[in-house]
Amino acid sequence: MSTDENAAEELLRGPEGLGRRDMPTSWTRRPGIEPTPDFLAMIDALRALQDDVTAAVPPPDVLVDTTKTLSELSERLRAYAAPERDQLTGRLITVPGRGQTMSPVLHLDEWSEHHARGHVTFGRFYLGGNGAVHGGAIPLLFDEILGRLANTGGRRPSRTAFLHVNYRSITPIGVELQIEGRFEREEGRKRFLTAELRHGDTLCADAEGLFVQLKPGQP
Ligand SMILES: CCCCCCCCCCCCCC(=O)SCCNC(=O)CCNC(=O)[C@H](O)C(C)(C)COP(=O)(O)OP(=O)(O)OC[C@H]1O[C@@H](n2cnc3c(N)ncnc32)[C@H](O)[C@@H]1OP(=O)(O)O
Repeated sequence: MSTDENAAEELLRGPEGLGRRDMPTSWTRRPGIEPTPDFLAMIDALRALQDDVTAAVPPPDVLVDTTKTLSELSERLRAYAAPERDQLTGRLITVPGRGQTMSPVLHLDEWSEHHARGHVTFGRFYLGGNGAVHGGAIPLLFDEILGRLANTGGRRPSRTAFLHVNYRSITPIGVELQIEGRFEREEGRKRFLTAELRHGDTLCADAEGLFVQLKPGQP
Protein backbone atom coordinates (compact mmCIF):
# COMPACT_ATOMS: atom_id res chain seq x y z
CA MET A 1 0.00 0.00 0.00
CA SER A 2 1.44 3.42 -0.96
CA THR A 3 1.90 6.26 1.52
CA ASP A 4 -1.00 8.09 -0.09
CA GLU A 5 -3.23 5.07 0.32
CA ASN A 6 -2.16 4.81 3.97
CA ALA A 7 -3.03 8.46 4.46
CA ALA A 8 -6.42 7.94 2.91
CA GLU A 9 -7.09 4.85 5.01
CA GLU A 10 -6.16 6.84 8.09
CA LEU A 11 -8.36 9.74 7.03
CA LEU A 12 -11.36 7.54 6.62
CA ARG A 13 -10.65 5.12 9.46
CA GLY A 14 -12.97 4.57 12.37
CA PRO A 15 -16.46 5.73 13.20
CA GLU A 16 -15.07 9.08 14.38
CA GLY A 17 -12.65 9.63 11.53
CA LEU A 18 -13.38 11.74 8.51
CA GLY A 19 -15.59 8.83 7.67
CA ARG A 20 -18.70 8.94 5.63
CA ARG A 21 -20.95 8.88 8.70
CA ASP A 22 -19.54 12.15 10.05
CA MET A 23 -19.12 13.96 6.78
CA PRO A 24 -21.61 16.54 5.57
CA THR A 25 -23.78 14.76 3.00
CA SER A 26 -22.43 16.70 0.05
CA TRP A 27 -18.87 15.58 0.90
CA THR A 28 -19.65 11.92 0.65
CA ARG A 29 -19.94 9.82 -2.44
CA ARG A 30 -22.50 7.18 -3.13
CA PRO A 31 -20.86 3.75 -2.75
CA GLY A 32 -19.96 1.86 -5.86
CA ILE A 33 -18.55 4.77 -7.86
CA GLU A 34 -14.82 4.31 -8.19
CA PRO A 35 -12.26 6.10 -10.32
CA THR A 36 -11.03 4.20 -13.33
CA PRO A 37 -7.52 4.46 -14.81
CA ASP A 38 -9.21 6.16 -17.77
CA PHE A 39 -10.68 8.87 -15.52
CA LEU A 40 -7.30 9.52 -13.91
CA ALA A 41 -5.63 9.60 -17.33
CA MET A 42 -8.15 12.30 -18.35
CA ILE A 43 -7.20 14.35 -15.28
CA ASP A 44 -3.48 13.99 -16.08
CA ALA A 45 -4.16 15.11 -19.65
CA LEU A 46 -6.05 18.15 -18.32
CA ARG A 47 -3.11 19.06 -16.06
CA ALA A 48 -0.79 18.90 -19.07
CA LEU A 49 -3.27 21.01 -21.06
CA GLN A 50 -3.34 23.68 -18.33
CA ASP A 51 0.47 23.94 -18.49
CA ASP A 52 0.50 23.97 -22.29
CA VAL A 53 -2.27 26.59 -22.61
CA THR A 54 -0.43 28.79 -20.12
CA ALA A 55 2.81 28.64 -22.09
CA ALA A 56 1.42 28.69 -25.65
CA VAL A 57 1.47 31.65 -28.04
CA PRO A 58 -0.08 29.92 -31.07
CA PRO A 59 -0.78 31.37 -34.51
CA PRO A 60 -4.42 32.38 -35.28
CA ASP A 61 -5.34 29.20 -37.18
CA VAL A 62 -4.16 26.98 -34.30
CA LEU A 63 -6.08 29.18 -31.83
CA VAL A 64 -9.33 28.86 -33.79
CA ASP A 65 -8.92 25.12 -34.14
CA THR A 66 -7.97 24.66 -30.45
CA THR A 67 -10.92 26.73 -29.23
CA LYS A 68 -13.28 24.64 -31.36
CA THR A 69 -11.84 21.40 -29.97
CA LEU A 70 -12.05 22.63 -26.37
CA SER A 71 -15.66 23.77 -26.83
CA GLU A 72 -16.57 20.40 -28.28
CA LEU A 73 -14.94 18.62 -25.36
CA SER A 74 -16.85 20.77 -22.84
CA GLU A 75 -20.12 20.06 -24.56
CA ARG A 76 -19.39 16.34 -24.64
CA LEU A 77 -18.58 16.17 -20.92
CA ARG A 78 -21.48 18.44 -19.90
CA ALA A 79 -23.82 15.68 -20.94
CA TYR A 80 -22.36 13.55 -18.13
CA ALA A 81 -22.42 16.16 -15.33
CA ALA A 82 -23.22 14.49 -11.97
CA PRO A 83 -24.50 15.99 -8.71
CA GLU A 84 -21.81 17.00 -6.21
CA ARG A 85 -22.29 13.82 -4.20
CA ASP A 86 -21.36 11.67 -7.20
CA GLN A 87 -18.50 13.85 -8.43
CA LEU A 88 -15.10 12.16 -8.57
CA THR A 89 -12.72 15.12 -8.84
CA GLY A 90 -11.32 16.21 -5.50
CA ARG A 91 -12.70 13.19 -3.68
CA LEU A 92 -10.18 10.58 -4.73
CA ILE A 93 -8.10 10.78 -1.59
CA THR A 94 -6.17 7.58 -2.33
CA VAL A 95 -4.74 9.21 -5.44
CA PRO A 96 -2.05 11.95 -5.32
CA GLY A 97 -3.78 15.17 -6.36
CA ARG A 98 -7.23 13.74 -5.45
CA GLY A 99 -8.18 13.72 -9.12
CA GLN A 100 -8.48 17.51 -9.25
CA THR A 101 -6.51 20.12 -11.20
CA MET A 102 -7.02 23.19 -9.02
CA SER A 103 -3.97 22.69 -6.81
CA PRO A 104 -0.69 21.00 -7.74
CA VAL A 105 -0.30 17.30 -7.08
CA LEU A 106 0.80 16.70 -3.50
CA HIS A 107 2.73 13.43 -3.11
CA LEU A 108 2.84 12.28 0.50
CA ASP A 109 6.05 10.48 1.46
CA GLU A 110 5.47 10.20 5.23
CA TRP A 111 2.31 10.44 7.21
CA SER A 112 1.22 10.22 10.85
CA GLU A 113 -1.48 11.81 13.00
CA HIS A 114 0.79 14.74 13.85
CA HIS A 115 3.15 15.09 10.92
CA ALA A 116 3.12 14.91 7.13
CA ARG A 117 5.95 15.21 4.64
CA GLY A 118 5.68 15.24 0.89
CA HIS A 119 6.86 16.70 -2.38
CA VAL A 120 5.28 18.75 -5.12
CA THR A 121 6.14 20.44 -8.41
CA PHE A 122 4.22 23.52 -9.54
CA GLY A 123 3.84 23.43 -13.33
CA ARG A 124 3.76 26.40 -15.72
CA PHE A 125 0.01 26.77 -15.02
CA TYR A 126 0.89 28.14 -11.56
CA LEU A 127 3.31 30.81 -12.80
CA GLY A 128 2.88 34.23 -11.24
CA GLY A 129 5.87 35.96 -12.84
CA ASN A 130 9.60 35.78 -13.36
CA GLY A 131 9.78 32.04 -12.68
CA ALA A 132 7.89 32.27 -9.39
CA VAL A 133 4.67 30.52 -8.38
CA HIS A 134 1.61 32.80 -8.12
CA GLY A 135 1.09 33.92 -4.51
CA GLY A 136 -2.48 32.64 -4.54
CA ALA A 137 -1.49 29.12 -5.50
CA ILE A 138 0.72 28.54 -2.47
CA PRO A 139 -2.12 28.69 0.11
CA LEU A 140 -3.92 26.05 -1.98
CA LEU A 141 -1.08 23.68 -1.28
CA PHE A 142 -0.90 24.56 2.41
CA ASP A 143 -4.66 24.10 2.80
CA GLU A 144 -4.34 20.72 1.12
CA ILE A 145 -1.69 19.30 3.46
CA LEU A 146 -3.02 20.98 6.62
CA GLY A 147 -6.64 20.16 5.82
CA ARG A 148 -5.76 16.51 5.52
CA LEU A 149 -3.66 16.55 8.68
CA ALA A 150 -6.35 18.42 10.65
CA ASN A 151 -8.88 15.75 9.79
CA THR A 152 -6.82 12.64 10.30
CA GLY A 153 -6.33 10.37 13.33
CA GLY A 154 -9.98 9.73 14.11
CA ARG A 155 -10.69 13.45 14.50
CA ARG A 156 -14.07 14.79 13.61
CA PRO A 157 -14.30 16.95 10.45
CA SER A 158 -13.06 20.53 10.61
CA ARG A 159 -12.80 23.49 8.26
CA THR A 160 -10.12 26.11 7.71
CA ALA A 161 -10.92 29.18 9.82
CA PHE A 162 -7.70 31.00 8.92
CA LEU A 163 -4.60 30.31 6.94
CA HIS A 164 -1.73 32.75 7.46
CA VAL A 165 0.98 32.47 4.82
CA ASN A 166 4.43 34.08 4.91
CA TYR A 167 6.26 34.30 1.59
CA ARG A 168 9.92 34.00 2.59
CA SER A 169 11.52 33.76 -0.87
CA ILE A 170 10.21 33.07 -4.36
CA THR A 171 8.78 29.60 -4.94
CA PRO A 172 10.18 28.37 -8.27
CA ILE A 173 8.01 26.61 -10.84
CA GLY A 174 9.08 23.40 -12.57
CA VAL A 175 11.27 22.01 -9.80
CA GLU A 176 10.56 19.55 -7.01
CA LEU A 177 9.82 21.19 -3.68
CA GLN A 178 9.55 19.67 -0.24
CA ILE A 179 6.58 20.30 2.06
CA GLU A 180 6.10 19.45 5.70
CA GLY A 181 3.08 19.92 7.94
CA ARG A 182 2.61 19.53 11.69
CA PHE A 183 -0.40 19.28 13.97
CA GLU A 184 0.75 21.62 16.75
CA ARG A 185 -2.04 21.64 19.32
CA GLU A 186 -5.75 21.37 19.98
CA GLU A 187 -7.87 23.69 22.15
CA GLY A 188 -11.46 22.52 22.35
CA ARG A 189 -12.75 22.63 18.75
CA LYS A 190 -9.71 24.57 17.55
CA ARG A 191 -6.81 22.82 15.86
CA PHE A 192 -3.59 24.72 15.18
CA LEU A 193 -1.26 23.49 12.47
CA THR A 194 1.88 24.74 10.75
CA ALA A 195 3.65 23.96 7.48
CA GLU A 196 6.77 24.86 5.51
CA LEU A 197 7.52 24.72 1.82
CA ARG A 198 11.19 24.40 0.83
CA HIS A 199 13.31 24.25 -2.28
CA GLY A 200 16.37 22.38 -1.02
CA ASP A 201 17.72 24.43 1.88
CA THR A 202 15.71 27.53 0.93
CA LEU A 203 12.54 28.24 2.85
CA CYS A 204 10.03 29.45 0.25
CA ALA A 205 6.96 29.93 2.44
CA ASP A 206 5.49 28.89 5.76
CA ALA A 207 1.96 28.86 7.10
CA GLU A 208 -0.13 28.65 10.23
CA GLY A 209 -3.64 27.33 9.97
CA LEU A 210 -6.56 27.23 12.38
CA PHE A 211 -9.09 24.49 11.69
CA VAL A 212 -12.32 24.50 13.66
CA GLN A 213 -14.15 21.26 14.27
CA LEU A 214 -17.61 21.39 12.76
CA LYS A 215 -20.65 21.15 14.98
CA PRO A 216 -23.30 18.62 13.96
CA GLY A 217 -25.26 19.99 11.02
CA GLN A 218 -22.63 22.57 10.05
CA PRO A 219 -21.98 22.50 6.29
C1 LIG B 1 -14.49 11.92 0.62
C2 LIG B 1 -13.86 12.90 1.45
C3 LIG B 1 -12.89 13.85 0.73
C4 LIG B 1 -12.24 14.78 1.71
C5 LIG B 1 -11.01 15.46 1.10
C6 LIG B 1 -9.93 15.59 2.16
C7 LIG B 1 -8.82 16.52 1.75
C8 LIG B 1 -9.20 17.92 2.07
C9 LIG B 1 -8.06 18.84 1.94
C10 LIG B 1 -8.55 20.23 1.79
C11 LIG B 1 -9.16 20.76 3.07
C12 LIG B 1 -9.75 22.08 2.84
C13 LIG B 1 -10.49 22.58 4.04
C14 LIG B 1 -11.12 23.85 3.65
O1 LIG B 1 -10.55 24.59 2.91
S1 LIG B 1 -12.68 24.21 4.23
C15 LIG B 1 -13.14 25.63 3.20
C16 LIG B 1 -12.65 26.96 3.75
N1 LIG B 1 -13.22 27.21 5.05
C17 LIG B 1 -14.48 27.59 5.20
O2 LIG B 1 -15.26 27.71 4.27
C18 LIG B 1 -14.91 27.83 6.62
C19 LIG B 1 -15.93 28.96 6.72
N2 LIG B 1 -16.13 29.29 8.13
C20 LIG B 1 -16.95 28.57 8.90
O3 LIG B 1 -17.62 27.65 8.43
C21 LIG B 1 -16.98 28.94 10.34
O4 LIG B 1 -16.48 30.23 10.56
C22 LIG B 1 -16.13 27.93 11.22
C23 LIG B 1 -16.74 26.51 11.11
C24 LIG B 1 -14.67 27.90 10.80
C25 LIG B 1 -16.18 28.39 12.68
O5 LIG B 1 -17.50 28.76 13.00
P1 LIG B 1 -18.26 28.20 14.29
O6 LIG B 1 -19.52 28.95 14.42
O7 LIG B 1 -18.33 26.73 14.23
O8 LIG B 1 -17.24 28.52 15.45
P2 LIG B 1 -17.07 29.88 16.26
O9 LIG B 1 -17.19 31.09 15.39
O10 LIG B 1 -17.89 29.78 17.48
O11 LIG B 1 -15.51 29.74 16.61
C26 LIG B 1 -15.04 28.67 17.43
C27 LIG B 1 -13.70 29.12 17.96
O12 LIG B 1 -12.81 29.36 16.85
C28 LIG B 1 -12.38 30.72 16.86
N3 LIG B 1 -12.29 31.20 15.50
C29 LIG B 1 -13.14 30.94 14.48
N4 LIG B 1 -12.72 31.54 13.37
C30 LIG B 1 -11.58 32.17 13.68
C31 LIG B 1 -10.68 32.97 12.95
N5 LIG B 1 -10.84 33.21 11.65
N6 LIG B 1 -9.61 33.45 13.58
C32 LIG B 1 -9.38 33.21 14.91
N7 LIG B 1 -10.20 32.46 15.65
C33 LIG B 1 -11.29 31.96 15.04
C34 LIG B 1 -13.42 31.48 17.65
O13 LIG B 1 -12.89 32.68 18.19
C35 LIG B 1 -13.76 30.46 18.68
O14 LIG B 1 -12.72 30.44 19.64
P3 LIG B 1 -13.07 30.41 21.23
O15 LIG B 1 -13.81 31.69 21.48
O16 LIG B 1 -13.90 29.18 21.40
O17 LIG B 1 -11.72 30.33 21.88
